[in-house]
Amino acid sequence: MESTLALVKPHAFPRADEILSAITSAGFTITAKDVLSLNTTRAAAFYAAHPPPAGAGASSPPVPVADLIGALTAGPVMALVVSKAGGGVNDELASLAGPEDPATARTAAPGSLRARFGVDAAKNAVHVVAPGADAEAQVAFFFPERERELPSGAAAKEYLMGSVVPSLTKGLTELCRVAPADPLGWLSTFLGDAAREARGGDASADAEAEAAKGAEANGEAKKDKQKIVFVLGGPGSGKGTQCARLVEDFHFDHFSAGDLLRAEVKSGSSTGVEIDRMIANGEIVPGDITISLLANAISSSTAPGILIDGFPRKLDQAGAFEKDVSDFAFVLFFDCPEEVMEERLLKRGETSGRVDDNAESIRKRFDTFVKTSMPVIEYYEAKGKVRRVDATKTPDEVYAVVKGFF
Ligand SMILES: Nc1ncnc2c1ncn2[C@@H]1O[C@H](COP(=O)(O)OP(=O)(O)OP(=O)(O)O)[C@@H](O)[C@H]1O
Ligand SMILES: O=c1ccn([C@@H]2O[C@H](COP(=O)(O)O)[C@@H](O)[C@H]2O)c(=O)[nH]1
Repeated sequence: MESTLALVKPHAFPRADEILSAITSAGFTITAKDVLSLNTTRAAAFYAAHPPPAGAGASSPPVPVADLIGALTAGPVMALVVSKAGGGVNDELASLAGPEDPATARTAAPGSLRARFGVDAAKNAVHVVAPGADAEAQVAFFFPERERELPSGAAAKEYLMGSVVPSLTKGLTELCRVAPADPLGWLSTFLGDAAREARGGDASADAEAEAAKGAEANGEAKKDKQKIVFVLGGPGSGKGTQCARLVEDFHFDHFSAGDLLRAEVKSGSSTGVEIDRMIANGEIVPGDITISLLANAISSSTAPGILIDGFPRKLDQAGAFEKDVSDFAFVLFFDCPEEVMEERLLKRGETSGRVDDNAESIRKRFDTFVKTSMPVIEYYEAKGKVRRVDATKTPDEVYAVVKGFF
């Protein structure tokens, strides 16, 4: 089914029912309909992106765009997606609309929409897409969310079947099994990983080139030889406490994303004030800020392993880190109920001086953790990359399990 756009102009709006009926009687289907009013800026943007036709088929002399804008902004407009099986929907609808000037239409095509409902060359009842113009773009201007049909040609099918469908099917199957709270974010990370894996087999040169490119662009090198572990868990689950022990025993470097952000606040940088506000509200700071702080920190590390504490807190940040900075070995996840974490944080708040160790911020941090950060853990769990630890036990008991993973 091919589709195009039609607009019932304001002066003809009271007769929209008759116009719709003429369109459907001619064998077209209306597949989307919206009533809207356009201001001058939006109408001007439409005609700037899709100039009225000049040359063959255009009215003579051309209608000033200001008059077209005036006609389109005079009242309600009905926007239609008009569809028909087979090709040529545009030309067929243009023919049903008739010549641009209703005066001409009344003699040359008396049954046409413009002959029947038009007033003059600007108030000519309907806007239709001129032959040869980009119907899809005009439809998208008024219906940006509309789902498009997949191209149906054999070449398109072969391309999709070979390059996309196998990974997409795998991703959708896994998505249904895991049912994460943020399905699109989850799927996008899954597909990013699948693309990297697909390239990985025969593309060590590519990977090296990409790493070199990233290193050149960011002044950072991918940490291919060091074991990088993401340390995740709810606020107060004990990530920092356990990382300190691992550093002592294994001489790893420990980079806490939260600490790096708090240092940025302290440095008095221009973004510091906004970061401080976000931390107090338990919000997640934009990934490019956190990732660049982390990339900078780990670029000078020579330790045998790197613990990245409290990051990634969002799926897209996980994907971006893997793409731009480094792969990682696994996620160490501290599993702890909110009541336990709340008690620990309120106690820590008595001395920590942190803007977010208070009852109100803690509630917001828990909320963000459940909604935004748990999907990261669920995602990597489905891929077998999570090492889960019961974090309710004493620090010694927790550590006994933790060190077994290294
Ligand atoms: N297993 C444990 N049992 C009891 N208290 C603990 C345990 N582990 C850590 N704590 C205490 O709980 C508080 C929070 O611990 P910690 O700072 O390590 O958590 P975190 O996960 O890094 O927190 P955040 O994400 O807020 O930075 C600290 O005061 C710490 O001493
Ligand atoms: O990747 C990250 C890590 C942290 N934040 C913000 O910092 C606070 C505190 O983090 P802790 O790990 O508890 O020290 C967190 O609530 C976020 O607001 C972040 O945005 N991104």
